[in-house]
Amino acid sequence: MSADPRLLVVDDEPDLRTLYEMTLLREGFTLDCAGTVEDALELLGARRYDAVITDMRLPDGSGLDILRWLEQQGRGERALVITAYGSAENAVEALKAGAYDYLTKPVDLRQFRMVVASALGRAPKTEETASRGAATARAAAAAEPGASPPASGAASPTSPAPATGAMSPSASEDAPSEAAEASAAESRKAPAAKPRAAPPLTGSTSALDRLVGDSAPMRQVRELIGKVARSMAPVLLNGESGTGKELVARAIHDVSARRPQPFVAVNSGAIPEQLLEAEFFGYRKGAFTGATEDREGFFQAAHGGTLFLDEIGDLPLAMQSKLLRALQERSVRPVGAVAEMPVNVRLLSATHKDLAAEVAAGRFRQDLYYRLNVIQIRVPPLRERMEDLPPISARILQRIAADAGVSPVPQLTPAALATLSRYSFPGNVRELENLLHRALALSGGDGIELSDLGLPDIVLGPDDATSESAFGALDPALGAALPPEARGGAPLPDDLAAYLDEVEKQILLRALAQHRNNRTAAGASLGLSLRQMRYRMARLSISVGGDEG
Ligand SMILES: Nc1ncnc2c1ncn2[C@@H]1O[C@H](COP(=O)(O)OP(=O)(O)OP(=O)(O)O)[C@@H](O)[C@H]1O
Repeated sequence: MSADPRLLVVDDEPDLRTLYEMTLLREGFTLDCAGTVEDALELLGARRYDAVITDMRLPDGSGLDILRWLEQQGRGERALVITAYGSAENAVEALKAGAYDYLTKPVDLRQFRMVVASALGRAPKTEETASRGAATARAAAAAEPGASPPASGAASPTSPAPATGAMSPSASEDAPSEAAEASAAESRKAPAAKPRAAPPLTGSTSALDRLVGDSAPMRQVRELIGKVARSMAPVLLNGESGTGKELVARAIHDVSARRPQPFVAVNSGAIPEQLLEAEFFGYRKGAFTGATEDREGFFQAAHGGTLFLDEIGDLPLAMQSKLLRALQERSVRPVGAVAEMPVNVRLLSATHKDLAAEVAAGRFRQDLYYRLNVIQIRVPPLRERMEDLPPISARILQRIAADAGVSPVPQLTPAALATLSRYSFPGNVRELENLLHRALALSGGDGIELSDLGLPDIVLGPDDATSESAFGALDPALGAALPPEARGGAPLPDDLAAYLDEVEKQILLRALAQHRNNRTAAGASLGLSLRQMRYRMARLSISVGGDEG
């Protein structure tokens, strides 16, 4: 970008053009203006700009026409679209069409300056926004146990305030340098964040590098990360627990121009309902008993950067409304404050739930779903990309060994890897991490053996089984298949459906192996028709090569 950014403003109303012009000139930009799509395209054909700001409705077309032209021409201008108030459809359409961001009419000039500055990767000149450094320190300092919010009130929490800090201690530097801030951003976490299996690598390794796997689904995820990183469009990450949704969110942040700014990850499902508002939006000193200092919330902490709301499907309806308002207004009101404060935050969210079904069931607001789900990225379960298992395992072992000071890095033996690749990993990559942690602790030498993995017996075939099945003595066919949990005395599974799926899957896989992947023969050996066999294989994501029966 040039030192003196040049902008193109497209609006057919002369008064509005003048207003935008005056605002932007004060910010030190050079401007060109157009009143129609045709004039805009002529100007764009003649020169390049740093950003284009366009109204959605124009006399000879729509702002989307300009977006499409920019896209077709492979142009680098960031586009901001101004839409009619309350027209979420237009905003979503613009973001999908490649707009960097949108603004709604009547345009709030403070917001306008902020959004334009954000598109150009700089701070607004004529306005001070939240002073993050000091506020972040306050946040950590105010995070003392025992603070209590007010007893009642529509906008106030009704019981004890956060018992733990809003962020990890690393967020408490008073005036962090850019580098320190970038690495602090790595580890900022909601208090109630679930314990994670392994800490991230050092701040210098980007999350995209840490996202291992070259399978087709992961290549697609990586491609989407690159695309969505260029805009402010909200992204909803969908996938089972432990698949890497947070890692993908971090990667989007790392690839975007927001990388030097904070990445704040919040586990929405783990925050007590009565504390949500104070945690999200912060509070003012004196807002409730024990609020001895102002404290910023997640939105202020993520100002300029990215806010990642994990388990968004767990937010109660009342909080969903407040979140929607914050997104629409781009400002938040801390508990106990009179005024709203503008926030410049890119929102990413994640869920393992089917949010559309939650909407249908009345548990999730449709308008919020619509706003969050502008772009959806599905992070596939590990069992759908088993070719990624060896490189992911190798990377995890490398990291665990480095943390534990173990050298050389132990490798999985071929037998251990082969057995692991038959497992369906209901807990996905996190389960693999836990398993390898345990295995590394148990293994004595350079190689991790099958016996170090501590896999459930159901994964081990008859050749792998380390102990003889007691059930097998009664009925060899059943005994080979039935795990200890199915017999008396052993601990019960905590998810029966997933457990039975695993049992079924292992049986189908063994039958297929015995019949050289012939589905008809394998099915017949189990008393199933080809149709039934196909159905079960599809349900359990089992695929075998070839098209034969
Ligand atoms: N492709 C991958 N390569 C290497 N490590 C990965 C990969 N995917 C996930 N991980 C690691 O697995 C662990 C779980 O990932 P992450 O927390 O991102 O999952 P999640 O989908 O957000 O889980 P949850 O829904 O339970 O919050 C993390 O330690 C992460 O670094």
